Amino acid sequence: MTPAVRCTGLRHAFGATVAVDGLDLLIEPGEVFGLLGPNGAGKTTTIRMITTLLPAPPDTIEVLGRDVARDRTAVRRLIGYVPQQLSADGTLTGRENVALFARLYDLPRRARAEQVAAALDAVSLADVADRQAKTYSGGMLRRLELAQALVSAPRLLILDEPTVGLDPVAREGVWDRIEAVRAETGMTVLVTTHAMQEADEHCERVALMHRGRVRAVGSPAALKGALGPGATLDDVFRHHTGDALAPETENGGIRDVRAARRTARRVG
Ligand SMILES: Nc1ncnc2c1ncn2[C@@H]1O[C@H](COP(=O)(O)OP(=O)(O)OP(=O)(O)O)[C@@H](O)[C@H]1O
Repeated sequence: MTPAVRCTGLRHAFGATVAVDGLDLLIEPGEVFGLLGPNGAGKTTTIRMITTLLPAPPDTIEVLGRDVARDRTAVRRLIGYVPQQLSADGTLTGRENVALFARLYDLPRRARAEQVAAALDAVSLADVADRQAKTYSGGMLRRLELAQALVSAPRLLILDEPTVGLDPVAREGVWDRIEAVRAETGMTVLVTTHAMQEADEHCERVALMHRGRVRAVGSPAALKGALGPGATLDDVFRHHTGDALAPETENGGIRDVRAARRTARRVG
């Protein structure tokens, strides 16, 4: 079967900083795959290359059989992307925000209103679709961004830290919707997260990234099992990311709080 994503020897440097350093990754179609790693591991850079937002050399990334460098437009049509940064406009209603993305994806005009309504319904925002997004809670905003990414019926949904800054109930609300759409459409889901418990619960397989490379890959159960009885995914994470964890976690604390506030803040 054609993999949903295949990265081969992927590399990207920002000046002297090597963010991704010979990354190999294979994501099967239809799976929920988690990309885990400490701050600075290279997760976002990898995702930005897969989504075509950063250039990748030919023959290093394939999305559903299409080479990202050679077939950029085709790849963009296959992907839905929820970035870390807020992508909804608070002054527009939920419906207007999703409609904007429907236009951006160039969906046929006749089908647009229906597809926008279906995407809002899929994330349980149909009832509040005509309220301005600035009145939404953090969890509702995240679900709105999910609807924006889903409106084009993507075969691969990519989410960069989708639940950062959300309370447990809102987190579950986001995951519940992702899983419902996945069950209905069979789309592949690629997600980055720092929340190990969430990855354990919701990802069929995870890759642990550290310093630009994949250090371990497998189902949470297999990775925990390999470490010994009673091991948690947190233990697996520590085992594979080792010494760098302490200082980067400290640094990540501030970054995480900032990111959380950005996401959770009501938009004005
Ligand atoms: N635009 C940029 N310019 C320069 N360096 C960058 C840029 N983007 C990322 N980097 C550096 O590349 C490395 C990988 O960053 P990246 O954001 O991909 O990591 P990450 O695993 O997504 O981290 P986080 O969990 O904090 O989002 C880091 O050292 C980072 O400082």
